[in-house]
Amino acid sequence: MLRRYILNKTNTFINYRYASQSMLQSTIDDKLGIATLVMNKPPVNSLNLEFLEEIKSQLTQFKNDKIRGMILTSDLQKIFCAGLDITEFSNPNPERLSKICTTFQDTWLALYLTQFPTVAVINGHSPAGGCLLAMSCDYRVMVGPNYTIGLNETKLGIVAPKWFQDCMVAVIGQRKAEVSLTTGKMYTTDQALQIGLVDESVPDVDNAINKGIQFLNNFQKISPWAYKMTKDIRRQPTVQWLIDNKQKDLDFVVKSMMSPNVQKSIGLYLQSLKK
Ligand SMILES: CCCCCCCC/C=C\CC(=O)SCCNC(=O)CCNC(=O)[C@H](O)C(C)(C)COP(=O)(O)OP(=O)(O)OC[C@H]1O[C@@H](n2cnc3c(N)ncnc32)[C@H](O)[C@@H]1OP(=O)(O)O
Repeated sequence: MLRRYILNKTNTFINYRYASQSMLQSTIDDKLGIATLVMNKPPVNSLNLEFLEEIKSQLTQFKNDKIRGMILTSDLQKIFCAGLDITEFSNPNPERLSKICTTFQDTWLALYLTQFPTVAVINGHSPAGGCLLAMSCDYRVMVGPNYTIGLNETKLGIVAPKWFQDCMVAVIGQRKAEVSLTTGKMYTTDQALQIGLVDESVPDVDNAINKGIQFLNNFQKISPWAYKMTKDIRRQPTVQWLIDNKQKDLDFVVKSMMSPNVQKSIGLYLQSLKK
């Protein structure tokens, strides 16, 4: 639905290539060089192992396609992405849990360090891992006023890994990130705009896509090399810790997820969602 809208709206997506895996649709406008990556995993685009693998593989594909920019959005009503699939954390198989965590680390690195500019069109709620995906893009346009975004991990009784936290610090600064992270605060669109968690707030998805394309058009006159070098210099401190500590990060998450206290919290949180 959204893909069709994008094609009609811009009226320039004539020479486009379209690829659809079941949970992810990608479109490339060959004229503009802009790709759209649309998440479509009902009911809430929760990130399980298979979905993460698809996202990671599509990002690699875009690298080969040499696109000029990318819009990340959702085809679901009211939800951008509900974060990691919590059912994966409830009584997990340690082997699969490790695989999810590693795949998420790699997907994040691929998204955070893309060689092309990226825009998150946040057309619905975006908690936890959904917020991380959005924060990893170069620019965020959020549809308002009724959706929420934030890193709410403490509300589940779990700890957002250092790279989640550092990514938030890079976007909104140390003090605001510390309060947001410790309280697990979810922000409305207007609040998110106010603290700089998103760059623009618009009333509907049509406007959001247009704003995203406008942002990407800024790069028409920017050297891709200068863009990428500048982004790498800015983002290097945030990624370096993860690159140097992947196993340590994984061990901490797996060990804490398996602990009885965390399992109890996750169980209660899942129950509250079902209610
Ligand atoms: C090495 C380290 C790497 C890994 C890092 C691990 C450490 C960090 C850990 C976690 C990060 C996360 O991302 S945890 C996920 C946190 N997400 C949330 O808290 C979102 C919870 N969901 C909601 O708030 C709401 O569902 C919603 C606002 C997203 C949508 O609300 P709505 O009313 O529209 O829909 P429902 O609430 O009725 O939900 C429908 C349906 O979906 C199920 N659901 C929702 N969210 C999730 C989820 N994240 N994972 C799995 N399932 C989810 C919900 O239970 C409903 O199911 P049923 O229809 O069966 O009842």
